[in-house]
Amino acid sequence: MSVNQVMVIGAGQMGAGIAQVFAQSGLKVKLNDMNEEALNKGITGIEKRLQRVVDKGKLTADEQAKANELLSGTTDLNDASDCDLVIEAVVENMDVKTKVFQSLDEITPAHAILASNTSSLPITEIAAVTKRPSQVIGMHFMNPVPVMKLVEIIRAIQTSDETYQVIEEMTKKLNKAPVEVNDLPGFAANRILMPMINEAIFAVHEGVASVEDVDTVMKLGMNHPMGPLTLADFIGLDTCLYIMEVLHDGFGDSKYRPCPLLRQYVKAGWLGKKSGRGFYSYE
Ligand SMILES: CC(=O)CC(=O)SCCNC(=O)CCNC(=O)[C@H](O)C(C)(C)COP(=O)(O)OP(=O)(O)OC[C@H]1O[C@@H](n2cnc3c(N)ncnc32)[C@H](O)[C@@H]1OP(=O)(O)O
Ligand SMILES: NC(=O)C1=CN([C@@H]2O[C@H](COP(=O)(O)OP(=O)(O)OC[C@H]3O[C@@H](n4cnc5c(N)ncnc54)[C@H](OP(=O)(O)O)[C@@H]3O)[C@@H](O)[C@H]2O)C=CC1
Repeated sequence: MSVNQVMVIGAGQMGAGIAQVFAQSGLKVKLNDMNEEALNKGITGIEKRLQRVVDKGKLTADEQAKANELLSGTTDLNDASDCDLVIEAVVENMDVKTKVFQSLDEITPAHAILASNTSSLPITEIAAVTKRPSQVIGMHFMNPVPVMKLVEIIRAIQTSDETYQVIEEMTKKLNKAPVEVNDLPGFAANRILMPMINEAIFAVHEGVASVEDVDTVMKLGMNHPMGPLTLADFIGLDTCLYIMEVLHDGFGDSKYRPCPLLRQYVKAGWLGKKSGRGFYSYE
């Protein structure tokens, strides 16, 4: 199957990054968000980032113009009717995601592949709400999408080999490295990363060290590019909490219990960089 037209649903930090990478790789991509303000913010962000890449001499003005031409925005999900591949990147919530997949199943052509960028939710359950479960797959990009090389490709129990092959080839075309994983809670990336972040929050909660010092330990002691609390703010504390809940519910093991301080921050609306405050302030 050849992929000519792509749609990305959700113009937040991940959706906008994914749409940018598709356009930069020469593919026609529509970015969709039901919220017009979020859509405009996503498109403006992509344009600014492309300009920065040109300023650094890593993209020519012609390539920039081509990428801008290949990218369009829409608030109407019905515009997925001519898409060969749709990647969903809306909020990490099963009810919201399944509603989007049910609508896409009605709107898109029968051959279209429906992928989710979910961080942790079961692809098997998402696939089951569609009439094309063999064409549903996880395509998990890392943040920031234009920089990070990895894409976890998650096979639902129903995913066909053909669907997997199309997504693996597409990942390589985007100049990313695919890793195949099975559909267990948190997949590989977040099963390993998120308990580390949660433990860093417990260390602060229990008074082991300050936010800054926990980050310094991991940056200077383990050579991590960002401390775990800076990274949590960058990912979004709501997303971190959703992922911990999926791990906790999915494995039924108390080692995955979300730290009460993480819950409190999310309840306060302190979601990290995107809301202006998390473990740090971003005024
Ligand atoms: C939650 C999940 O489901 C899965 C996940 O995604 S978990 C999160 C995974 N991501 C990480 O762990 C990120 C860890 N952090 C890092 O790797 C680095 O701190 C970083 C790449 C984000 C920034 O690197 P840095 O060296 O501190 O900063 P900086 O020099 O400004 O940036 C390096 C490059 O990244 C680019 N960059 C930084 N932030 C960016 C962004 N948000 N969008 C696009 N590009 C970005 C910069 O433009 C720069 O590009 P050049 O090399 O072409 O100049
Ligand atoms: N943050 C990260 O580091 C990573 C996140 N992910 C996953 O990517 C997905 C998105 O995360 P992220 O980009 O961080 O989240 P954001 O909160 O930045 O963006 C989500 C966007 O989706 C929009 N949206 C919500 N519901 C719908 C809908 N029904 N139709 C269209 N748009 C909708 C939101 O609009 P509004 O704001 O108006 O609600 C918002 O613009 C999640 O599943 C997350 O787990 C994967 C890898 C890394």
